[in-house]
Amino acid sequence: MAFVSNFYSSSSTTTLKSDKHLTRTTRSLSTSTISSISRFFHKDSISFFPIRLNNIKPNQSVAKEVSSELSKIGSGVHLEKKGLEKDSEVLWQRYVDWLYQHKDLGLYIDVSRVGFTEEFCEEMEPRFQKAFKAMEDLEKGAIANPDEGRMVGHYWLRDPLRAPNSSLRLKIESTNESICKFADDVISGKISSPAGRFTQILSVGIGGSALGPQFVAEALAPDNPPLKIRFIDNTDPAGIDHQIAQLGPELATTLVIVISKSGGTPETRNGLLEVQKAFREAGLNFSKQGVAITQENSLLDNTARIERWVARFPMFDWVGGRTSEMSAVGLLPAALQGINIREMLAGAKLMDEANRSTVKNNPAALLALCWYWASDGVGSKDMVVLPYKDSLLLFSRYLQQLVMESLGKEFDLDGNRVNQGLSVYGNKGSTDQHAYIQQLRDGVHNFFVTFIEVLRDRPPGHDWELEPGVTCGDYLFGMLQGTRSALYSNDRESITVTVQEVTPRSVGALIALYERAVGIYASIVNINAYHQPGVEAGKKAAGEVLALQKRVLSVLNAASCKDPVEPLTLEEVADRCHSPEQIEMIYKIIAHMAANDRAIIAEGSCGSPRSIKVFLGECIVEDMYD
Ligand SMILES: O=P(O)(O)OC[C@H]1O[C@H](O)[C@H](O)[C@@H](O)[C@@H]1O
Repeated sequence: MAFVSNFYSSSSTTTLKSDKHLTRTTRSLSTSTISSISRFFHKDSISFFPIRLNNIKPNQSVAKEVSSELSKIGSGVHLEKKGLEKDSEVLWQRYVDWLYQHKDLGLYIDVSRVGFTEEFCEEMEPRFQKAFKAMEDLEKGAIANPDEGRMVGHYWLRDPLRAPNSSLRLKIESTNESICKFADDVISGKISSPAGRFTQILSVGIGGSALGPQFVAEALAPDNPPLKIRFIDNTDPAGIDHQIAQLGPELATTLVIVISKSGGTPETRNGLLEVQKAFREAGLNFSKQGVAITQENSLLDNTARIERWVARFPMFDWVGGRTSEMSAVGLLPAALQGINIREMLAGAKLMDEANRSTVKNNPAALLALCWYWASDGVGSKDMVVLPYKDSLLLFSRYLQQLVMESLGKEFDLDGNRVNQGLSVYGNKGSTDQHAYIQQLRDGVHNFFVTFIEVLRDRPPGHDWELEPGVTCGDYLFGMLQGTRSALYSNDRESITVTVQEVTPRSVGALIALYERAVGIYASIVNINAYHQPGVEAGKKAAGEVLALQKRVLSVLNAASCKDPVEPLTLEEVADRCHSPEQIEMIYKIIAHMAANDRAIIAEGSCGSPRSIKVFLGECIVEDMYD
C-alpha cells in the first residue's frame, strides 16, 4: 500500500504520461516493486506499450496485490490513457515488429494488442526452450503422455516421414491411401448400398470423434457435396430420432460411419444401437451400410469385423481423440464430402514446419506466449474465439475440447496440485456483437479475444457494392476492426489470426496451429496435455446411477407383482435397495421414469418428494433387472 501511495505522490499527479515517465518516477523504487507496478499498470490499467525496465519478472501474486491495493484507493486515482496519436504510432511499430506471416499459407498473426513486454519474452525464453525440446522429443516418439504410457503422434499423420519407425509410417500412408480410394469408390458408385449410390453420411461419435468432422464439414463442405453429412453426437433419444427422421427414405442410401477410438463409449454405442434399430424397422441390412473407425480389436472393431460391415479404418493408439482430425476420423468424412484432404494435410504439415522455429517466428509459440501473458499462466482469463466468417462457426467449439481437455488439469507433471486450464468460448462475428460483446467491452474483464479474420469475402466475380464503395464483406471487415479497436481502447487484449480464404489448406493449418500451441503451452506450464483423467469421474458416476436404477426397478417390480400391487414410498424403495443414503438419486430416477411412463405415481406428486408412492405399470414375472 505504502509504495503505491508513494508512487503516486512522487509523480505529483495521478496521470501517467509515458513509459519514460513511469521509468523516471520509479527509479528510486526496489526492483521487485518496479516489476510489480510496471506489470500491473502496463497490463491492466494504462496501455500495452512495451516498458523497458530491467529485471521485470512476471509476478502474479504481487501484481494482484497491487491491483487490489489500487482498487482500495478507488476513485482517488484516475489514470489517463495515452493520447490516441501517440498510441497509434507506437502501436503501429509494435504491429510491424511482431507481425507473423506465413507466406505459403497466406496466414498472419497479429499479437500487437497483447501487452507482453520484451522483458517478459526474455523471462519466458527458458520455458520455451524446454517446451521446444519436449516437442522435439515428442515428434521423435518419446512417451509424451506418461500417465497413459503413450507416444503422441498426431504430427506424423501429415508428415509420415517423421514417424519414429517405418512400420508406423507405412500404417499412416496405407490408411491415407485406403481412405482416398474408399471415398473415390463411394462417390463414383463403385461401392454402393443395396438401394443404390450412397447419398448421405450419418456420423455417430462424440467428443474428439465428432467435433473435428463437424467443424470441417461446416467450414469446407461444398454447397452440393457428393454425400451430405449428419451427426449423432449424443445419447439424446429425441436428437437421434430427429436425425433419422430427417434422413427419411434416404436411410436406404446412408453410409453410417461409427467413430470411436476406444470403441466402447456409451453415447456412441447407444447411437449405433438406435440407428441399427431404425435400419431393422426400415427392413434394411445395417452391415451393408456401416463403416467403423476405431482402434484395432476394440469392441466396435470386432463387431464390425464379425458383422462384415462395408469397411473398417484404424485409429491409432498414439493419436488422441481431440487431435485426430488428420486421422481417418476427420479425413474419411471429409473425403466423402468432396473435400481435398491432401490439401488439409499439406496445410497442417506446412504449419508444423513453421512451428519448429524460435518464438518470434513460431506462430504456435506466439499464441502460447500470448495465452500465458493474458491469463497469467494460470487461466485467469478466458479465451474468446471470434471467427468473422460463418463457415468457421464451429471452430471455437472444436477448440473448446482441444484446449480445455488438454489444459484443464488438476496436477502438474511433478504431482503438484495446480488446477490449470484455459476456458474457451465464442461463436462468430459479427453475430456475437449483438449478443455478449457489450459485456466484453464494458463489463467484467475476465477474457482476451482471438479474432479469426478471413480476407477473401466471397469467391471472385460475385461481389457487388450494396452502397457506393462498400460491399457486404466490407461491413464484416469493419465490424471486426471496430470491435478490435473498441476492446483495445478499454484495455481488452486481443490476438488476430488472418487467413486469405477458408480452404482445406488454411483449415488444416489452423488445426495444426492450435494443436501445437496447446502442446507448447502445456509444456510451459508443466502439465500433461494428452490425458483426460477428469472425464472418467463423470462416466463412472453415470455407470453407478444406471446400476442403482436397475436395483430400483427390481425392487419396484417385486412390489408391483404383488396382489394387490404395493405402491412404495421413496424411503421404502431406498431401504429395499439397501441404499438409504441414495434417496435423492432414487427420487430422481423415479421422477425420470414417471415422466417417461415407465413408473406410475400412485399417490402424491414429484413436486413434494416425501408424498410419493410409486409402482410399475406392469409386473415382469422373471425379474430381468437383477
Ligand atoms: O473416440 P472415443 O473413444 O469414443 O472417445 C470420445 C471422447 O471420449 C471422452 O470423452 C474423451 O474425454 C474424449 O477425449 C474423447 O474424444
